[in-house]
Amino acid sequence: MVKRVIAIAPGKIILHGEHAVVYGKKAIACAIDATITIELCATDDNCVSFHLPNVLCQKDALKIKIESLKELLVRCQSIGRIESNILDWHEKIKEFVASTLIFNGNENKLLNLALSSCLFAYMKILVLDGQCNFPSVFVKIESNNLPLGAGLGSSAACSVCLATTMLVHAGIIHPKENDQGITLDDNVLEKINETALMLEKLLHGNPSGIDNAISTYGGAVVYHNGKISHISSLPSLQFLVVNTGIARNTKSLVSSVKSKMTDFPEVVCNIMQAIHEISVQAEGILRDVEKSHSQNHEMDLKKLKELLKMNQHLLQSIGVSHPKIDEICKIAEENNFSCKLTGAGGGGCAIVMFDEATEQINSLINELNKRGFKNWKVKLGCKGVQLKQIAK
Ligand SMILES: Nc1ncnc2c1ncn2[C@@H]1O[C@H](COP(=O)(O)OP(=O)(O)O)[C@@H](O)[C@H]1O
Ligand SMILES: C[C@@](O)(CCOP(=O)(O)O)CC(=O)O
Repeated sequence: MVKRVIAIAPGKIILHGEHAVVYGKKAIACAIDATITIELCATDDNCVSFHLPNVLCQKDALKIKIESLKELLVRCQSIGRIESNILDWHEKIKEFVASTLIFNGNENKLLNLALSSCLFAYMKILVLDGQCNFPSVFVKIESNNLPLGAGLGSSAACSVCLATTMLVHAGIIHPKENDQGITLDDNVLEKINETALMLEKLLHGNPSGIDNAISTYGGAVVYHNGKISHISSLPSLQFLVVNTGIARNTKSLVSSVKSKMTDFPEVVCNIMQAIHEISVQAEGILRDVEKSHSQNHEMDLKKLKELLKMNQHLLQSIGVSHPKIDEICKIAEENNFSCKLTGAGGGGCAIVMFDEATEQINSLINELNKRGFKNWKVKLGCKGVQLKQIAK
Protein backbone atom coordinates (compact mmCIF):
# COMPACT_ATOMS: atom_id res chain seq x y z
CA MET A 1 0.00 0.00 0.00
CA VAL A 2 1.15 3.52 -0.87
CA LYS A 3 2.50 5.36 2.22
CA ARG A 4 2.08 8.95 1.12
CA VAL A 5 0.28 10.59 -1.77
CA ILE A 6 -0.31 14.25 -2.62
CA ALA A 7 -2.86 15.45 -5.18
CA ILE A 8 -3.54 18.99 -6.36
CA ALA A 9 -6.60 20.07 -8.37
CA PRO A 10 -7.81 23.44 -9.68
CA GLY A 11 -10.92 25.50 -9.12
CA LYS A 12 -12.72 27.08 -12.06
CA ILE A 13 -14.70 29.95 -13.41
CA ILE A 14 -17.85 29.32 -15.40
CA LEU A 15 -17.93 31.74 -18.33
CA HIS A 16 -21.46 30.84 -19.31
CA GLY A 17 -24.07 28.22 -18.51
CA GLU A 18 -24.23 27.89 -14.71
CA HIS A 19 -27.64 26.65 -13.54
CA ALA A 20 -28.73 26.02 -17.16
CA VAL A 21 -26.18 23.17 -17.27
CA VAL A 22 -28.16 21.40 -14.51
CA TYR A 23 -31.03 21.20 -17.07
CA GLY A 24 -28.87 19.71 -19.83
CA LYS A 25 -27.86 23.01 -21.46
CA LYS A 26 -24.39 23.94 -22.69
CA ALA A 27 -21.81 25.57 -20.41
CA ILE A 28 -18.25 26.86 -20.80
CA ALA A 29 -15.75 26.64 -17.94
CA CYS A 30 -12.02 27.27 -17.46
CA ALA A 31 -9.68 25.87 -14.81
CA ILE A 32 -7.91 28.63 -12.84
CA ASP A 33 -4.67 29.02 -10.92
CA ALA A 34 -6.27 28.52 -7.50
CA THR A 35 -6.17 24.99 -6.15
CA ILE A 36 -6.84 22.50 -3.39
CA THR A 37 -4.10 20.17 -2.18
CA ILE A 38 -4.76 16.93 -0.33
CA GLU A 39 -2.06 14.91 1.34
CA LEU A 40 -2.88 11.39 2.50
CA CYS A 41 -0.39 9.44 4.65
CA ALA A 42 -0.51 5.95 6.13
CA THR A 43 -0.17 6.03 9.95
CA ASP A 44 0.00 3.40 12.68
CA ASP A 45 -2.11 5.00 15.42
CA ASN A 46 -5.35 3.08 14.76
CA CYS A 47 -7.06 6.34 13.90
CA VAL A 48 -8.30 8.20 10.86
CA SER A 49 -7.13 11.80 11.24
CA PHE A 50 -8.33 14.84 9.35
CA HIS A 51 -6.47 18.12 9.33
CA LEU A 52 -8.70 20.80 7.76
CA PRO A 53 -7.07 24.16 8.55
CA ASN A 54 -9.49 26.11 6.30
CA VAL A 55 -12.61 24.93 8.10
CA LEU A 56 -11.32 24.15 11.57
CA CYS A 57 -9.16 26.68 13.41
CA GLN A 58 -7.11 24.29 15.47
CA LYS A 59 -3.53 23.19 15.18
CA ASP A 60 -4.04 19.46 15.55
CA ALA A 61 -5.79 16.99 13.34
CA LEU A 62 -9.16 15.62 14.34
CA LYS A 63 -8.76 11.94 15.24
CA ILE A 64 -11.41 9.27 14.89
CA LYS A 65 -10.75 5.81 16.35
CA ILE A 66 -10.90 2.95 13.87
CA GLU A 67 -13.04 1.01 16.37
CA SER A 68 -15.80 3.63 16.18
CA LEU A 69 -15.65 3.58 12.36
CA LYS A 70 -16.13 -0.20 12.40
CA GLU A 71 -19.29 0.32 14.47
CA LEU A 72 -20.40 3.07 12.08
CA LEU A 73 -19.98 0.71 9.12
CA VAL A 74 -22.24 -1.89 10.79
CA ARG A 75 -24.92 0.81 11.34
CA CYS A 76 -24.62 1.96 7.71
CA GLN A 77 -24.80 -1.61 6.38
CA SER A 78 -28.08 -2.13 8.24
CA ILE A 79 -29.59 0.38 5.74
CA GLY A 80 -28.64 -1.72 2.71
CA ARG A 81 -25.88 -1.69 0.09
CA ILE A 82 -23.99 1.60 -0.29
CA GLU A 83 -24.47 1.71 -4.09
CA SER A 84 -28.26 1.91 -3.86
CA ASN A 85 -28.41 3.95 -0.61
CA ILE A 86 -25.73 6.59 -1.03
CA LEU A 87 -27.71 9.47 0.50
CA ASP A 88 -28.90 7.40 3.49
CA TRP A 89 -25.34 6.25 4.19
CA HIS A 90 -24.24 9.87 4.02
CA GLU A 91 -26.99 10.87 6.48
CA LYS A 92 -25.82 8.20 8.96
CA ILE A 93 -22.26 9.46 8.60
CA LYS A 94 -23.42 13.06 9.17
CA GLU A 95 -25.27 11.94 12.34
CA PHE A 96 -22.09 10.21 13.51
CA VAL A 97 -20.03 13.35 12.88
CA ALA A 98 -22.58 15.58 14.63
CA SER A 99 -22.90 13.35 17.69
CA THR A 100 -19.28 12.42 18.25
CA LEU A 101 -16.99 14.99 16.74
CA ILE A 102 -18.34 18.49 17.06
CA PHE A 103 -16.59 20.60 19.66
CA ASN A 104 -18.03 22.57 22.58
CA GLY A 105 -21.53 21.46 21.65
CA ASN A 106 -21.50 23.97 18.75
CA GLU A 107 -22.79 22.31 15.67
CA ASN A 108 -20.75 23.55 12.76
CA LYS A 109 -22.49 22.80 9.46
CA LEU A 110 -19.50 23.50 7.25
CA LEU A 111 -17.20 21.29 9.26
CA ASN A 112 -19.81 18.54 9.43
CA LEU A 113 -20.25 18.56 5.63
CA ALA A 114 -16.51 18.56 4.98
CA LEU A 115 -15.84 15.74 7.47
CA SER A 116 -18.78 13.61 6.43
CA SER A 117 -17.78 13.67 2.77
CA CYS A 118 -14.19 12.74 3.76
CA LEU A 119 -15.51 9.87 5.90
CA PHE A 120 -17.87 8.73 3.17
CA ALA A 121 -14.92 8.65 0.73
CA TYR A 122 -12.91 6.66 3.29
CA MET A 123 -15.68 4.06 3.73
CA LYS A 124 -16.56 3.74 0.06
CA ILE A 125 -13.13 3.92 -1.60
CA LEU A 126 -10.74 2.48 0.98
CA VAL A 127 -12.82 0.11 3.11
CA LEU A 128 -15.41 -1.22 0.64
CA ASP A 129 -14.03 -0.87 -2.92
CA GLY A 130 -10.35 -1.11 -2.02
CA GLN A 131 -10.90 -3.76 0.66
CA CYS A 132 -8.17 -2.13 2.71
CA ASN A 133 -9.50 -3.30 6.11
CA PHE A 134 -9.82 0.06 7.88
CA PRO A 135 -6.36 1.53 7.27
CA SER A 136 -5.04 4.20 9.66
CA VAL A 137 -4.56 7.36 7.62
CA PHE A 138 -3.93 11.07 8.03
CA VAL A 139 -5.64 13.40 5.52
CA LYS A 140 -4.81 17.09 5.17
CA ILE A 141 -6.89 19.42 2.98
CA GLU A 142 -5.51 22.85 2.16
CA SER A 143 -6.64 25.63 -0.14
CA ASN A 144 -4.12 27.55 -2.22
CA ASN A 145 -5.97 30.83 -2.91
CA LEU A 146 -9.22 28.99 -3.63
CA PRO A 147 -11.90 30.50 -1.38
CA LEU A 148 -14.40 28.07 0.03
CA GLY A 149 -18.05 28.42 -0.94
CA ALA A 150 -17.48 31.36 -3.32
CA GLY A 151 -18.52 29.81 -6.64
CA LEU A 152 -15.00 28.90 -7.76
CA GLY A 153 -15.45 25.15 -7.40
CA SER A 154 -13.64 24.49 -4.11
CA SER A 155 -15.89 21.53 -3.35
CA ALA A 156 -15.23 19.86 -6.71
CA ALA A 157 -11.47 20.43 -6.33
CA CYS A 158 -11.72 18.77 -2.87
CA SER A 159 -13.76 15.88 -4.26
CA VAL A 160 -11.29 15.35 -7.11
CA CYS A 161 -8.30 15.37 -4.72
CA LEU A 162 -10.05 13.07 -2.22
CA ALA A 163 -10.96 10.65 -5.02
CA THR A 164 -7.41 10.71 -6.43
CA THR A 165 -5.52 10.22 -3.17
CA MET A 166 -7.86 7.49 -1.89
CA LEU A 167 -8.02 5.60 -5.21
CA VAL A 168 -4.19 5.58 -5.32
CA HIS A 169 -3.91 4.54 -1.65
CA ALA A 170 -6.40 1.72 -2.20
CA GLY A 171 -4.49 0.50 -5.27
CA ILE A 172 -7.56 0.97 -7.47
CA ILE A 173 -5.75 3.29 -9.89
CA HIS A 174 -2.11 3.04 -10.86
CA PRO A 175 -0.55 6.29 -12.05
CA LYS A 176 2.60 5.91 -14.16
CA GLU A 177 5.87 7.39 -12.96
CA ASN A 178 8.50 8.39 -15.49
CA ASP A 179 11.10 11.11 -16.17
CA GLN A 180 8.35 13.70 -16.67
CA GLY A 181 6.85 12.98 -13.26
CA ILE A 182 3.63 11.14 -12.49
CA THR A 183 1.12 10.82 -15.31
CA LEU A 184 -2.57 10.02 -15.18
CA ASP A 185 -3.86 8.33 -18.33
CA ASP A 186 -7.39 8.67 -19.75
CA ASN A 187 -8.81 5.63 -17.92
CA VAL A 188 -7.42 6.84 -14.61
CA LEU A 189 -8.82 10.35 -15.15
CA GLU A 190 -12.21 8.87 -16.03
CA LYS A 191 -12.25 6.87 -12.78
CA ILE A 192 -11.24 9.97 -10.77
CA ASN A 193 -13.93 12.09 -12.45
CA GLU A 194 -16.65 9.48 -11.88
CA THR A 195 -15.67 9.04 -8.20
CA ALA A 196 -15.51 12.81 -7.65
CA LEU A 197 -18.99 13.18 -9.13
CA MET A 198 -20.31 10.66 -6.60
CA LEU A 199 -18.78 12.77 -3.78
CA GLU A 200 -20.19 15.97 -5.30
CA LYS A 201 -23.68 14.42 -5.17
CA LEU A 202 -23.36 14.26 -1.39
CA LEU A 203 -22.59 17.97 -1.16
CA HIS A 204 -24.79 19.33 -3.94
CA GLY A 205 -27.65 16.90 -4.43
CA ASN A 206 -27.91 17.05 -8.21
CA PRO A 207 -24.66 18.42 -9.65
CA SER A 208 -24.36 18.78 -13.42
CA GLY A 209 -20.83 17.33 -13.31
CA ILE A 210 -19.17 20.40 -14.87
CA ASP A 211 -17.18 21.34 -11.74
CA ASN A 212 -15.59 17.93 -11.20
CA ALA A 213 -14.93 17.56 -14.96
CA ILE A 214 -13.03 20.86 -15.26
CA SER A 215 -11.11 20.14 -12.04
CA THR A 216 -10.16 16.67 -13.32
CA TYR A 217 -9.29 17.54 -16.92
CA GLY A 218 -8.27 21.21 -16.60
CA GLY A 219 -7.95 23.63 -19.53
CA ALA A 220 -11.07 25.23 -20.98
CA VAL A 221 -14.06 23.05 -21.77
CA VAL A 222 -17.49 23.14 -23.29
CA TYR A 223 -19.74 20.85 -21.24
CA HIS A 224 -22.99 19.51 -22.62
CA ASN A 225 -25.05 16.63 -21.24
CA GLY A 226 -22.11 15.05 -19.45
CA LYS A 227 -19.80 15.32 -22.50
CA ILE A 228 -16.78 17.59 -22.57
CA SER A 229 -14.93 19.07 -25.52
CA HIS A 230 -11.76 21.06 -25.03
CA ILE A 231 -11.05 24.54 -26.35
CA SER A 232 -7.33 24.42 -27.04
CA SER A 233 -6.49 28.09 -27.24
CA LEU A 234 -8.24 31.06 -25.72
CA PRO A 235 -8.14 34.57 -27.17
CA SER A 236 -6.09 37.19 -25.35
CA LEU A 237 -8.79 37.45 -22.74
CA GLN A 238 -8.29 37.91 -19.06
CA PHE A 239 -10.62 37.79 -16.12
CA LEU A 240 -10.66 39.62 -12.87
CA VAL A 241 -12.37 37.67 -10.10
CA VAL A 242 -14.18 39.83 -7.55
CA ASN A 243 -15.31 38.31 -4.28
CA THR A 244 -18.48 39.72 -2.69
CA GLY A 245 -17.45 38.07 0.59
CA ILE A 246 -21.03 36.80 0.89
CA ALA A 247 -21.13 33.12 1.86
CA ARG A 248 -23.63 30.98 -0.01
CA ASN A 249 -24.43 27.40 -0.57
CA THR A 250 -24.61 25.79 -4.02
CA LYS A 251 -27.15 23.15 -2.99
CA SER A 252 -29.74 25.68 -1.76
CA LEU A 253 -29.27 27.96 -4.79
CA VAL A 254 -29.75 25.05 -7.21
CA SER A 255 -32.89 24.03 -5.33
CA SER A 256 -34.25 27.62 -5.36
CA VAL A 257 -33.94 27.57 -9.16
CA LYS A 258 -35.67 24.19 -9.22
CA SER A 259 -38.69 25.63 -7.35
CA LYS A 260 -38.89 28.46 -9.90
CA MET A 261 -38.76 25.86 -12.67
CA THR A 262 -41.61 23.95 -10.99
CA ASP A 263 -43.72 27.10 -10.48
CA PHE A 264 -43.11 28.67 -13.90
CA PRO A 265 -41.86 25.95 -16.24
CA GLU A 266 -42.57 27.80 -19.50
CA VAL A 267 -40.82 30.95 -18.31
CA VAL A 268 -37.80 29.31 -16.70
CA CYS A 269 -37.31 26.78 -19.55
CA ASN A 270 -37.05 29.69 -21.97
CA ILE A 271 -34.55 31.50 -19.75
CA MET A 272 -32.44 28.33 -19.61
CA GLN A 273 -32.68 28.02 -23.39
CA ALA A 274 -31.57 31.66 -23.75
CA ILE A 275 -28.55 30.95 -21.51
CA HIS A 276 -27.82 27.92 -23.70
CA GLU A 277 -27.88 30.12 -26.82
CA ILE A 278 -25.44 32.52 -25.16
CA SER A 279 -23.06 29.60 -24.51
CA VAL A 280 -23.46 28.51 -28.16
CA GLN A 281 -22.63 32.01 -29.43
CA ALA A 282 -19.67 32.39 -27.08
CA GLU A 283 -18.36 28.94 -28.05
CA GLY A 284 -18.63 29.92 -31.74
CA ILE A 285 -16.43 32.97 -31.18
CA LEU A 286 -13.90 31.02 -29.08
CA ARG A 287 -13.75 28.20 -31.67
CA ASP A 288 -13.11 30.71 -34.48
CA VAL A 289 -10.25 32.17 -32.48
CA GLU A 290 -8.99 28.62 -31.79
CA LYS A 291 -8.89 27.88 -35.54
CA SER A 292 -7.47 31.33 -36.29
CA HIS A 293 -10.50 32.03 -38.48
CA SER A 294 -11.30 35.23 -36.69
CA GLN A 295 -10.01 38.41 -38.35
CA ASN A 296 -11.58 40.94 -36.10
CA HIS A 297 -10.37 40.73 -32.53
CA GLU A 298 -12.15 43.91 -31.49
CA MET A 299 -15.50 42.71 -32.78
CA ASP A 300 -15.05 39.33 -31.01
CA LEU A 301 -14.37 41.12 -27.76
CA LYS A 302 -17.34 43.40 -28.18
CA LYS A 303 -19.63 40.40 -28.72
CA LEU A 304 -18.17 38.43 -25.82
CA LYS A 305 -18.68 41.46 -23.59
CA GLU A 306 -22.30 41.80 -24.67
CA LEU A 307 -22.98 38.09 -24.10
CA LEU A 308 -21.53 38.28 -20.58
CA LYS A 309 -23.77 41.21 -19.72
CA MET A 310 -26.89 39.50 -21.14
CA ASN A 311 -26.18 36.34 -19.19
CA GLN A 312 -25.92 38.29 -15.94
CA HIS A 313 -29.38 39.75 -16.55
CA LEU A 314 -30.82 36.28 -17.21
CA LEU A 315 -29.22 34.88 -14.05
CA GLN A 316 -30.59 37.83 -12.13
CA SER A 317 -34.08 37.06 -13.45
CA ILE A 318 -33.97 33.57 -11.91
CA GLY A 319 -33.01 35.02 -8.54
CA VAL A 320 -29.39 33.92 -8.23
CA SER A 321 -27.71 37.32 -8.23
CA HIS A 322 -27.17 39.31 -5.03
CA PRO A 323 -27.15 43.06 -4.25
CA LYS A 324 -23.34 42.88 -3.88
CA ILE A 325 -23.00 41.17 -7.31
CA ASP A 326 -25.27 43.86 -8.79
CA GLU A 327 -23.10 46.55 -7.18
CA ILE A 328 -19.92 45.02 -8.65
CA CYS A 329 -21.56 44.78 -12.11
CA LYS A 330 -22.57 48.45 -11.88
CA ILE A 331 -19.03 49.54 -10.95
CA ALA A 332 -17.67 47.43 -13.84
CA GLU A 333 -20.13 48.92 -16.32
CA GLU A 334 -19.35 52.47 -15.19
CA ASN A 335 -15.75 51.67 -16.10
CA ASN A 336 -16.77 50.21 -19.45
CA PHE A 337 -16.33 46.52 -18.53
CA SER A 338 -18.74 43.58 -18.58
CA CYS A 339 -19.33 41.49 -15.52
CA LYS A 340 -21.40 38.51 -14.40
CA LEU A 341 -21.65 36.19 -11.42
CA THR A 342 -19.81 32.87 -11.72
CA GLY A 343 -20.86 29.55 -10.21
CA ALA A 344 -24.08 29.25 -8.27
CA GLY A 345 -24.33 32.97 -7.39
CA GLY A 346 -26.28 34.28 -4.37
CA GLY A 347 -23.05 36.02 -3.30
CA GLY A 348 -19.72 34.35 -3.98
CA CYS A 349 -17.69 35.72 -6.88
CA ALA A 350 -18.23 37.78 -10.02
CA ILE A 351 -15.99 37.83 -13.09
CA VAL A 352 -15.00 40.87 -15.13
CA MET A 353 -13.73 40.27 -18.65
CA PHE A 354 -10.92 42.39 -20.03
CA ASP A 355 -8.48 42.41 -22.90
CA GLU A 356 -4.76 42.03 -22.25
CA ALA A 357 -4.30 45.42 -23.86
CA THR A 358 -6.75 47.31 -21.64
CA GLU A 359 -5.09 49.66 -19.21
CA GLN A 360 -8.34 50.94 -17.80
CA ILE A 361 -8.58 47.77 -15.72
CA ASN A 362 -6.30 49.41 -13.14
CA SER A 363 -8.82 52.15 -12.43
CA LEU A 364 -11.54 49.51 -12.01
CA ILE A 365 -9.27 47.61 -9.60
CA ASN A 366 -8.73 50.84 -7.61
CA GLU A 367 -12.45 51.48 -7.43
CA LEU A 368 -13.19 47.90 -6.31
CA ASN A 369 -10.46 48.13 -3.68
CA LYS A 370 -11.90 51.42 -2.41
CA ARG A 371 -15.30 49.77 -2.03
CA GLY A 372 -13.73 46.85 -0.15
CA PHE A 373 -14.15 44.12 -2.79
CA LYS A 374 -11.24 41.69 -2.80
CA ASN A 375 -10.24 41.06 -6.41
CA TRP A 376 -7.46 39.38 -8.35
CA LYS A 377 -6.51 38.47 -11.92
CA VAL A 378 -6.78 34.75 -12.64
CA LYS A 379 -4.84 32.64 -15.12
CA LEU A 380 -7.14 30.57 -17.33
CA GLY A 381 -6.80 27.08 -18.75
CA CYS A 382 -4.61 25.67 -15.97
CA LYS A 383 -3.80 21.96 -15.62
CA GLY A 384 -6.31 19.49 -14.22
CA VAL A 385 -5.62 17.17 -11.30
CA GLN A 386 -1.97 16.24 -10.76
CA LEU A 387 -0.16 13.91 -8.44
CA LYS A 388 2.77 15.63 -6.84
CA GLN A 389 4.16 12.76 -4.85
CA ILE A 390 3.73 9.06 -4.26
CA ALA A 391 5.86 7.33 -1.62
CA LYS A 392 5.66 3.54 -1.48
N1 LIG B 1 -10.24 24.02 2.00
C1 LIG B 1 -11.24 23.17 2.28
N2 LIG B 1 -11.15 22.33 3.34
C2 LIG B 1 -12.15 21.47 3.62
N3 LIG B 1 -13.31 21.38 2.90
C3 LIG B 1 -13.46 22.20 1.85
C4 LIG B 1 -12.43 23.14 1.48
N4 LIG B 1 -12.85 23.82 0.38
C5 LIG B 1 -14.08 23.33 0.08
N5 LIG B 1 -14.45 22.36 0.94
C6 LIG B 1 -15.72 21.61 0.88
O1 LIG B 1 -16.52 22.19 -0.16
C7 LIG B 1 -17.74 22.73 0.35
C8 LIG B 1 -18.05 24.08 -0.35
O2 LIG B 1 -18.82 23.82 -1.49
P1 LIG B 1 -19.72 24.91 -2.23
O3 LIG B 1 -20.65 25.54 -1.28
O4 LIG B 1 -20.28 24.26 -3.42
O5 LIG B 1 -18.69 26.00 -2.69
P2 LIG B 1 -17.79 26.11 -4.02
O6 LIG B 1 -18.55 27.00 -4.92
O7 LIG B 1 -16.52 26.72 -3.55
O8 LIG B 1 -17.62 24.73 -4.57
C9 LIG B 1 -17.50 22.89 1.82
O9 LIG B 1 -18.72 22.73 2.53
C10 LIG B 1 -16.53 21.75 2.15
O10 LIG B 1 -17.22 20.54 2.35
C1 LIG C 1 -24.92 26.23 -10.32
C2 LIG C 1 -24.03 25.17 -10.95
O1 LIG C 1 -24.25 25.19 -12.37
C3 LIG C 1 -22.53 25.49 -10.72
C4 LIG C 1 -22.14 25.55 -9.27
O2 LIG C 1 -20.82 25.99 -9.08
P1 LIG C 1 -20.25 26.31 -7.61
O3 LIG C 1 -20.59 25.13 -6.71
O4 LIG C 1 -20.88 27.56 -7.14
O5 LIG C 1 -18.76 26.43 -7.79
C5 LIG C 1 -24.43 23.80 -10.40
C6 LIG C 1 -23.94 22.61 -11.20
O6 LIG C 1 -23.52 22.75 -12.36
O7 LIG C 1 -24.03 21.49 -10.67
